[in-house]
Amino acid sequence: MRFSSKMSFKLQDQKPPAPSSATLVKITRKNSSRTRSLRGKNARDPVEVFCRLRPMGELHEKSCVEQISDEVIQLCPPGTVSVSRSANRTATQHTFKKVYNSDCTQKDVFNQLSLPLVHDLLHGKNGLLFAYGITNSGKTHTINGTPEDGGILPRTLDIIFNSIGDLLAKPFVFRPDKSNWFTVHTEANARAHQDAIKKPKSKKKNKNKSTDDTQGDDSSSPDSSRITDQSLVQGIVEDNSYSVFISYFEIYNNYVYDLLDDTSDAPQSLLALRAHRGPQAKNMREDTRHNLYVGGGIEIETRTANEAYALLGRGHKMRRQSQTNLNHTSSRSHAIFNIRLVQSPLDSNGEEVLQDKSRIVVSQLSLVDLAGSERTSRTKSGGTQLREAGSINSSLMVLRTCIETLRDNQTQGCNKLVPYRDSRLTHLFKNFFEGEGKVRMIICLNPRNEDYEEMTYVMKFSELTQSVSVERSEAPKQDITFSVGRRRANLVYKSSLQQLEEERKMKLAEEEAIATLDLAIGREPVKHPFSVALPPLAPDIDKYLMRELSIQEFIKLLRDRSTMRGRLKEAVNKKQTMFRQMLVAIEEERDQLRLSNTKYTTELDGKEEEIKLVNERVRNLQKRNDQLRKTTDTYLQAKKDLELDLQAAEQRFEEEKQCGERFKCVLQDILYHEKAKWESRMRLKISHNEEELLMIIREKDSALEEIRNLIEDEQAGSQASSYYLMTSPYTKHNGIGDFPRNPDKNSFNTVSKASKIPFPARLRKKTLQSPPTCKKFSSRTTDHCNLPYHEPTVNGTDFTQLYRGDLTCARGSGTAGQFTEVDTVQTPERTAVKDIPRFVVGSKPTYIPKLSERSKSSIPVSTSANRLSRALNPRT
Ligand SMILES: Nc1ncnc2c1ncn2[C@@H]1O[C@H](COP(=O)(O)OP(=O)(O)OP(=O)(O)O)[C@@H](O)[C@H]1O
Repeated sequence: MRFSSKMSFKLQDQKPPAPSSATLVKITRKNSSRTRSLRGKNARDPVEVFCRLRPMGELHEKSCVEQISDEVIQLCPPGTVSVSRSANRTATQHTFKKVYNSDCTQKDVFNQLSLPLVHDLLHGKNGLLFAYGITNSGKTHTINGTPEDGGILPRTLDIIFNSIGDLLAKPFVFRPDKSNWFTVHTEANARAHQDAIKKPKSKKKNKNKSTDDTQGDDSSSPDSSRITDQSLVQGIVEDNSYSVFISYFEIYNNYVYDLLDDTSDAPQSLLALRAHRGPQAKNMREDTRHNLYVGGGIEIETRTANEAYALLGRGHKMRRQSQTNLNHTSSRSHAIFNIRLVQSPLDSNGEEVLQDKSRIVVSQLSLVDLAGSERTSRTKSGGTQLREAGSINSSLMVLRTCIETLRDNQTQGCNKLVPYRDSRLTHLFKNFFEGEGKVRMIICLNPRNEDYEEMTYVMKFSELTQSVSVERSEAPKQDITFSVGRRRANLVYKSSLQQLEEERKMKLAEEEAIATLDLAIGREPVKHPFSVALPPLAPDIDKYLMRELSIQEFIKLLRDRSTMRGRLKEAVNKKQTMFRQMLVAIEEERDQLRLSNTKYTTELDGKEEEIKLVNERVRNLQKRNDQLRKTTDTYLQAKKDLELDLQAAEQRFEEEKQCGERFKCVLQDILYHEKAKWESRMRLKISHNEEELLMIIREKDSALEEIRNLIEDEQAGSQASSYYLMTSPYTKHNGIGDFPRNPDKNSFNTVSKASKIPFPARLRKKTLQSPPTCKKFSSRTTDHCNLPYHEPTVNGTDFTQLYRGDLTCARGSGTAGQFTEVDTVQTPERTAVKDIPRFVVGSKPTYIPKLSERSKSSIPVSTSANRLSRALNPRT
């Protein structure tokens, strides 16, 4: 079954369905002016303009159009062909929504250009498509195409009927009324109407025809070579019933003619009149919704795409075409093919169209094949053709003016009157430009050089059109009052009933056959469940005829039977209702599930989209992270380099500092040396002076002593006296050291402060000329001693003191010494004690720095100049 197969196909559809399938559609365009004022707040869409380049005709022809991208073409002025002064002489680029080059197929053009309009039509929205261009540019080819490769129009018809094929209402259920709207009728009424039309083969012409009436007409028979488009639009509201009405007009010399005005069944007299007068022009009318329509135009209900295509062929034959210099079949009129789709919801049982006119939604798609603008100088036309060309050009000019005014009104905020009424063409489509539906345009171009100049005007027009925006039309609102899926539920119910009936019939036949067989073999027939419910009447009739039953009994029996039948019928009806309700519930649930499935699928799609976006973001962040890491590495490297530089600088600074320190030390050394030199010199000088003074004093003392000794000797005779070893006030010895041995006991005295040493008073004091030794020290001839004392210090140097004193012979035995001064000697660091030059009394004094001063510098003693140069240049 075609319906079920399509249903199953639709169930697979994962795309969101139409606004709501479980709805009753209400007309929202009841008050056009009101809705228009409300629509003022709607979003606007620019008029979308597409461009199609037809293939070059002759081989020698050259093209002045270059396709830059999918949206841009470049018009290059031809060098060879002469163009007027006003024409642009530089290459210009023009942008379109999409550019189709000569390789693009009719299907490509249809899918992108017209399919969205078909989708809108099926969802209750209006659409308008213009084919615009100069003569011989391929407009008619784009709209009509060929039977083998249909253009936009045949494909549109195919898709419409593919999509609603099983949802079509019965013929004449919807019928056009006189006010450009539709009435809705029951199926019985529609059938009666159809029969009434068929029967008398009416002489009275009916404006509302169905193609069922025109089946016998050869002209309307579909082209057998036609290749149909098999695709369809998804998401159609299945609980609506649809009807398609076709009308086909042309605007010729600014008059509207009906191309479907069939004169074949007109009376001879009328035909003669028409032949004399020509076809009757139609008037334009405005309905109560302020929509403009062709008054008295024929609108034919079609049930298949082929029927509609046949109408197209029929009308196309009537369209005015003639041969011009530029086109063998040049259209001399604007052709308007209108497809009106009527839809209304089914009743609660999903059985019939709801008998409520206000629930009807009508949408219209108008496909307009404009006559080509032409320069009469090029077409070399005259007479009628000249008039036609003038009319074509002027109507196109009005179209241009209208669009220009619209553009000005929209961009400059002015409120100029748009001259729609100046031409039938613009007047008819006024509402589309004012927000009744989507408007699209395809610009057809013949890219040969000869058409360059006219093409520049076409380009200007296309740019102008693209700058105009049209309010976005809204799909009609739908109120949900009935269950969703009632059409399918009804179909399932009907098919179940049919199936049951067939089964019952089969079982009855089977039962009858078995009963006959039983009778034939003389066996009592077995009662079938069907018979149990309502036993067969025949035996009772037989009984009555055999007079076994009285008439009253038979009547009672019949009454009982009738009552039983009534009860059974009631039970069956109840079951049927329950079954139907169950089916509706199932269908409703299924639809709900489908809706939720669609919702979840949409959500899933959304989530997947989000995931994609997040992944994309993560990728970008990772990239950024990598970049940052690289940057960080670079900075770290730079930091390391800087640290190294800093270290080097610090080292240099340290070296400089050390150099400065050394220089300072050297200077201090020099200062110290100089100071010490001067000090020792001065000290020497002082000691020299002191010695001289001492000598004088000693001489005086010895003279005095001698005098005193003489006096004492004389006075005391041989009485011995004791002397004390006096430590000099400078002496700091602690008892460790080489002190003179007691000459008498041949051992060293441990000298402590105020040690008592016997000293012979007889001995005279003499000055020692050589360094003191124990031997010499013990000698009574010596009168002067040196006592060396040394010890290691903390910093590893040796500290040596040389005590000097005067020796005098004790009066008894031994020598008494009186230390008069001490010399301090310190060796340089790590210098062995043995290496210390012994200080020799009387030798030339050597400068030895003081301990405190030595500790300040570790530089060995050297010549001043040498040391200075070393301190200044440590590397050398
Ligand atoms: N895309 C195309 N591919 C192949 N042939 C094309 C194409 N476009 C146009 N043609 C051919 O160019 C010729 C003129 O095309 P068509 O009649 O459609 O032009 P037009 O614009 O309708 O002209 P006019 O305005 O005079 O009616 C026809 O023979 C048609 O078959």
